[in-house]
Amino acid sequence: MQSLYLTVVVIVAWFVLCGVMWRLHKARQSVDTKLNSSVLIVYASQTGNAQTIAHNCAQALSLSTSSVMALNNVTLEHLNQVKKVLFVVSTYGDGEAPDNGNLFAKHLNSELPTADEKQATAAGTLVLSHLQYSVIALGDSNYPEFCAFGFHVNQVMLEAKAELLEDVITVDNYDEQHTHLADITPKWLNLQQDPQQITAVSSPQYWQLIGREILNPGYDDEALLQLSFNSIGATPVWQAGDLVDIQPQHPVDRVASWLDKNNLDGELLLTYKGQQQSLRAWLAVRELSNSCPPIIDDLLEQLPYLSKRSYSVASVSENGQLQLVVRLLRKNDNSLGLASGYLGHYCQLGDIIQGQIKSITQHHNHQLNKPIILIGAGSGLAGLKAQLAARILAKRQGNSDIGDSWLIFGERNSDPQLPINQLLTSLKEKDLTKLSCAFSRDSQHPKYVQNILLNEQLLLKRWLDNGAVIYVCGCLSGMGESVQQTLLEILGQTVVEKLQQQGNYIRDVY
Ligand SMILES: Cc1cc2nc3c(=O)[nH]c(=O)nc-3n(C[C@H](O)[C@H](O)[C@H](O)COP(=O)(O)O)c2cc1C
Repeated sequence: MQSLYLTVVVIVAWFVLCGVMWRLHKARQSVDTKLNSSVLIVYASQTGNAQTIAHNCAQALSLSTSSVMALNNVTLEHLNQVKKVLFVVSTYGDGEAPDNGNLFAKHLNSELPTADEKQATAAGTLVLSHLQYSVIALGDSNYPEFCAFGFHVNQVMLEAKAELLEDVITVDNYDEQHTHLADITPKWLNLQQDPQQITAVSSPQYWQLIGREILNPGYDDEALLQLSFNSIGATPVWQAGDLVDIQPQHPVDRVASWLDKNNLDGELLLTYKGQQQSLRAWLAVRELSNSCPPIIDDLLEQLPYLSKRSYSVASVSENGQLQLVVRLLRKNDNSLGLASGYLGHYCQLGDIIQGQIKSITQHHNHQLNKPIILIGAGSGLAGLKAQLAARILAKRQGNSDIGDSWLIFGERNSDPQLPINQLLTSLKEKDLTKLSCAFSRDSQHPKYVQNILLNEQLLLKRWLDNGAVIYVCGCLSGMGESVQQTLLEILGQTVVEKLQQQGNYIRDVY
């Protein structure tokens, strides 16, 4: 009798607890979905540009943070609360969505009422006729599918009968330092009228090169370099997952021959936008076109800046130094890639370079207590090292609850004498729970990280069951795409998408 009474009490308590949890869940949901303005700014961004523009627009419009969100987080409930939406979206991969925008259309469609639930003609069709919107599409015209994802978002909205307020605005190679927000935003934002509002551009950051180590000496055509920099002035704050946008420079000889060809004096002092320096210095960071603008005063207006290149940080700011890992690109004609050649060869110890730290929130992993599976190859070591550095720092600061870490890493040659392999061994001894390496150039059977994933799939699943976060860093074509494909094969699409949505599958791939 007593045990029956106890059972009833437990069951009642269980239902009460479930009720409380449900209410709490609902309360949290309604907080998450409640917006504070009639304008919603939505971004899809892989390397932070679109996200920065979205936040700068929100700041200029004095919108609260709840009105800026990643495209994957947007629900029908959000769209039904506002009258205007500004989409700021970049294109990634081969004309595809950035990771935080790739579930957008799928999400909205899955929220639609089915014919059973709603007898309206609109059942099963997305109708957003109450909405007006604009699209700022970021891209790079060197890619065949220029701004394709921006146009795709526009298509989804047009099909849903929303009203496009202005043609899609395409932004080629966005550069925060040199692009004025007012020039790339739709007129209805009214940013043109008050230039004082447009102040969000961060001031340039400068770094002194203090160390450069070749991690694979003897393999000059594919050198992997670890670079260390000290900040000039106050050290900016950054964390694992962040990127630094480096302003590349031409080699000195390249500028000299362009000056010669065009009969120009490199020592000539030119003032541009309030800054005076020699023509030689100005040209080092500009596209050097085949034809020289005829009027010298127009020169700097007409020669665009060289595009910046994003690199994953390999350290955390608490360590004091900014570290990068760079693969020196050697082209068929034996010349070096512009940015990797600048960092890895032409730039000398003691030289000062310009590099802007970009905070990439979707790369941040704050779940240090959970296990982490770090997957990457080559220069991707940078982002993986930064994740480890964050864990080592937290341990040093007294956090004893740090999850296990498994590094699955691909490089070319297994020679144990190579500094890269000694570095991996020392990581294994000090900071890793497990190290799995794949070498692609050693044996008759080249091995890649995706082979390790397949071979170790049972262990991988066990780590994921224990709440592990997957963090991938390195080249998208080849490594990133193959890892994605293999994870889909092993885990299935639903699991991979769920991991991604929960922030448990993070990709810093380029
Ligand atoms: C791996 C990779 C793939 C890209 N693919 C495309 C593309 O297919 N089409 C395009 O217009 N731009 C492409 N881009 C350029 C980006 O859209 C552009 O750099 C943009 O400014 C990035 O914005 P975000 O930082 O908000 O992601 C690609 C960039 C990277 C790194």
